[in-house]
Amino acid sequence: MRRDYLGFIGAQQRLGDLAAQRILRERVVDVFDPALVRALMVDHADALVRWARGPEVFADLMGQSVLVTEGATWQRQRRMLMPAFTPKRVAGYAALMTQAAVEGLARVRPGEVAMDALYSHLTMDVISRTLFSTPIGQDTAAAAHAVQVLSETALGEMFWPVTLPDWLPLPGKAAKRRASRLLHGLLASHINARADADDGRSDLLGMLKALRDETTGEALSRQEVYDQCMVSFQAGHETSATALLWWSWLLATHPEVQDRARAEVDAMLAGRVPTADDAGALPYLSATLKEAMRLYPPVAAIMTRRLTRDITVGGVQLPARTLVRVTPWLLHRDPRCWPEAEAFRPERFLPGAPHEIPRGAYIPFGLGPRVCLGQHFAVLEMTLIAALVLQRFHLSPVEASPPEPRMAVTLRPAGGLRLRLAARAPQQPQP
Ligand code: HEM
Repeated sequence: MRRDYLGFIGAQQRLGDLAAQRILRERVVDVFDPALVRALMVDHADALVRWARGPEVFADLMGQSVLVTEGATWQRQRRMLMPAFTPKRVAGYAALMTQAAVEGLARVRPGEVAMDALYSHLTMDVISRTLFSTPIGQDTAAAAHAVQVLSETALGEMFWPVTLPDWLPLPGKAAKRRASRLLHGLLASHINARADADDGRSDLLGMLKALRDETTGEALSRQEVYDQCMVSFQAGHETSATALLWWSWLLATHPEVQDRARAEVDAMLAGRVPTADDAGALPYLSATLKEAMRLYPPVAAIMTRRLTRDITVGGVQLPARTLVRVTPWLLHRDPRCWPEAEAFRPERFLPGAPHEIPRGAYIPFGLGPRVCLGQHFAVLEMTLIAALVLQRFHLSPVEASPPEPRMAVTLRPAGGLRLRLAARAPQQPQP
């Protein structure tokens, strides 16, 4: 099941839009219809808690962060964190994002390029600068490797009924311990250096320290600040890097789409570095990114919840304690919702597109109250990086066959992705 998890869930689709099965002693229901997904995740959101295996596997890294907590604690944390992630606040990070990308792309040697390493570096640098006002520097390769190790071991451990302690001499545990130590060391060095300072900085760490609950006036505890930083670091770069990887592959193999996106970027920017306002005014480029996340959603599966009480969805009663699974990979490729579902057609996402997208059919950032907190951040970051890439390079494939999608925590191309990057002549910015 772990080896072909998406295929395994897809096979349940023939049982209907609500497919029930027993796995060990658990009753598990897959929800395949977009309207039912909405009914579950939005209308019955108060009857859901996260499936505990995710947080259990990542316990050491996720702490008591907003990704993990439930009930009143989650509500308080989410309420406090929202102002740090509004489109307006996030727009304030655009300059830090483009600085990281411009510097990173300037180091790329045209020719065959390992795109995973490139995007891991860029997105990690973006999150490091926005969290701590500090470039990631030399730490990237080791940190990116640590994130990969954790992502790989995590998916394996999620299929065990319990997490065996990390100190046990089991395969993979030593690598997990090393990776976890490395990430804690990296973050702690930044956070501890500013532990007592009321530095008034406008980076995310400064903002987290300054947040006050509007009802109680309380600040986040020191541990909560640490945990939210760790989650932003973890959740905030691998997902965006993965989305950019698949986007690059799709543009490299659809040169007409690449040319059109680049023409839009050139017409809008005339060679200058994009701002947050520019990013909101590149509809075709945005559509290419949305379509890439449709075909290859970074969080492709394991949006799993446990019911805390009986509910009725689509006329079917689901008893308390049932595990319900929502799988973006399958919703995003359902031919009932998407004409030519397997084809890369960015036009679907252009304003005025003829075919309306059913609500609940497109959920790369999840849906309901636990929708991705960082989605505006991610969209801005990806649009800016994508525009900068197209300004500087032509992308073409090295291999003719598409990379195999492989589920870790995010959906990565198995064996990585190499593309050929040809440098463009620099454009002269218009006065
Ligand atoms: C392309 C990039 C991204 C994608 C596709 C993505 C996707 C998601 C998805 C699907 C969820 C919901 C999971 C579920 O319902 O079980 C989620 C939650 C979350 N994401 Fe993202 N994410 C991205 C980037 C980011 C960034 C940049 C940040 C922070 C800087 C972030 C922070 C979070 C947090 C904190 C949650 C938990 C929210 C809660 O439970 O209340 N994500 N993300």
